[in-house]
Amino acid sequence: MGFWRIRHVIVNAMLFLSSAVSAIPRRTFVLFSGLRMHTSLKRTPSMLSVKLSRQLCMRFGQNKLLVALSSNKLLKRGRLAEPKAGDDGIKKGALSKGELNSLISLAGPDKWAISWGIGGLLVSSTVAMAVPFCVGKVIDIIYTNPGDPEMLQQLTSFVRYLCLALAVGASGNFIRAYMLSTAGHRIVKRLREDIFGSIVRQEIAFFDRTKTGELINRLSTDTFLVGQSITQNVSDGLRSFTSILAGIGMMMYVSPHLAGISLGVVSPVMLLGIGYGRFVRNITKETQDALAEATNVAEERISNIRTVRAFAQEIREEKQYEQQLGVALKLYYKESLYRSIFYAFAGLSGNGIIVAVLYAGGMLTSSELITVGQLSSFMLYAAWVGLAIGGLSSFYSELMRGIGASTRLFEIRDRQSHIPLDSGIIPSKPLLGELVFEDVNFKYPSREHATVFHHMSLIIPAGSVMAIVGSSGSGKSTLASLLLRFYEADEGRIAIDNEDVKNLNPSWLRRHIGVVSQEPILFSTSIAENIAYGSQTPESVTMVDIIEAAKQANAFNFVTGFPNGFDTMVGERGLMLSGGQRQRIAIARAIITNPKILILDEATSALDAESEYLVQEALERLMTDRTTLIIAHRLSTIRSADKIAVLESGRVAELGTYQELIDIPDGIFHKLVERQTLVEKN
Ligand SMILES: Nc1ncnc2c1ncn2[C@@H]1O[C@H](COP(=O)(O)OP(=O)(O)OP(=O)(O)O)[C@@H](O)[C@H]1O
Repeated sequence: MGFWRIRHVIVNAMLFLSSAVSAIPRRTFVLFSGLRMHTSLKRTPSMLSVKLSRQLCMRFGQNKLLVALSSNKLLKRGRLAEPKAGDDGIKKGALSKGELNSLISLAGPDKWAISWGIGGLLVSSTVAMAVPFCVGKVIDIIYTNPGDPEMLQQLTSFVRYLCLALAVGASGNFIRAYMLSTAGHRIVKRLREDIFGSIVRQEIAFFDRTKTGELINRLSTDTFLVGQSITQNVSDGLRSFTSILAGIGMMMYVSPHLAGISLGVVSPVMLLGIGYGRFVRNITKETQDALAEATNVAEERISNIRTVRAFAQEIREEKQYEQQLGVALKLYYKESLYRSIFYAFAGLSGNGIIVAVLYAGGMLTSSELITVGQLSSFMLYAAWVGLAIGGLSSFYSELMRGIGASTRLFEIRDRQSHIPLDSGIIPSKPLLGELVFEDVNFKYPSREHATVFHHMSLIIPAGSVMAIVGSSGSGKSTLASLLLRFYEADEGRIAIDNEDVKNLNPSWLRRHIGVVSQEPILFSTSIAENIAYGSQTPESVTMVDIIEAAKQANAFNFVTGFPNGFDTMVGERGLMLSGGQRQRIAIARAIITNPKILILDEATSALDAESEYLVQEALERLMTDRTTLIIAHRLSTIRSADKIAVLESGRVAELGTYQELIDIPDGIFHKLVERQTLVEKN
């Protein structure tokens, strides 16, 4: 009889295990495939991430333009904290209270959806937990009075209730999955908005130090990991946790003796799980950094594919990317190794419980201390708890992975810009445009040992045209950057209408300075949208304004010559237009801005004679009644400037009209012109 009963217990256990196997393939895939990246790609809707990444590359690659044009939409968010110098953001050890609070606060706006999800989870877990108990009851009903008609009736009504309970459990599962998954997507969206909002508000020096690819990786991969860890993983973890608690409770209820044996096997696995979770958290930061480096290489090379092609460096770039991915892969190997050891151990312990329970349970059953039904229930609970422990440790490591990703994310989100966009005064008087540089000293923050300006002084009267010349590297573009307050002067004063730019609202300041550069960058949208981008409120710019600006910029004729006119898409960075066409669109964009101060950075030096004529004519129209700073290389183009300032050794070495300067024998300007004339003749 004893053997007969044990045989049935084994059959029941095998039945349960085969039904549980459906949960295994996904886990095994995740565990042993090794590449987390693979998983992320599988989970993220790929087209969406590709689109998002493209947009981000465009925006970050053109951060100077963004800051210069200071679109209002980008000025909404704040709350930035002082950056920590030298901190690599990788904190080892346990989860800090601040990190935990930040994670919880992310979920705050979705608390109701998450509460519903947890409610659904509790319902489905309760039902799931009742199943083994019911199975035990059914077995006992069958074995107590086999063939009895009353037993059949009892069995039918029992199964009916069980089906009802299972339907309720399925509904709970649906609510849990739907609510938590949608809440997760909303959290990722909010997080991405916050991070992007914070990034575009950072000072330009931040972009000098931080690579675009790294920022894109943070925005696309890290945000996804964090969103997952506080919704899906928390949901899985909670389910495992409630299963373990309820399972252990039921095991105690069914057989305290067998429960004691099982828990003796479980405890070391749980301790191992905690240590493993910490390891995963630290290694995640390292792998994310390695991935960010690889993304950076890919982003830079793909966006400069023309240069790569021109130098026939495709194979070398391929190798470099491969090398960067190799670094990430090594870390994944390390993680996979520890992961596999952990799961092998956890699996062995789970099976160990089953064997121990089978053996001890068999003994108890043959001594008739417990029934076959009770042993079956216990077996199912034990297997259930074993699986849940596996789930809990997986949850813990996934949570730690999310926290690892969140550390750097929060650092970017909370970073305080050194030049906050929403500080400073907005003058009430109309701007005249007088510019004063007084005893300015400046070094780039990323190159502390190289002085660019040393007691540099220059006055540019309102409405005048000042050309800035000097040898390469003398600081012409830097002068414009300081005026735009891309960087802060170390000492001295830069004033507009006698007001120090440090006191002015940076966005207001930049809205009053128009920039047309040698290589103007356009966004990959239509010509009309690119022109309207110059306005503070691009959506309110009418087609009439756009056409008028295009006419003034000598762009109307070529734009209307395109089949789609102003709706023509300009391609990434405007590369589907010629250099001269891009210049004229950029001029139209500056006209829409209607700035009081203009910076023309080598605006005509890359053009042929015909384009130069059209651009020059448009520029002259644009310069009327505005203070203009021309950063010039080709000295012949600045004859008509009111004054020319010659930069050398970090200061203005010569100042005067073209004629005055050319008349200084042995003067710097005189020599520059002589040298250039010689080059042009040759
Ligand atoms: N973002 C930066 N970070 C660090 N150093 C910089 C940065 N931009 C420019 N520099 C350095 O500052 C100095 C002045 O550069 P700037 O671009 O102002 O010269 P420029 O006169 O405009 O040169 P060019 O005529 O060749 O364009 C150079 O030595 C340059 O290497």
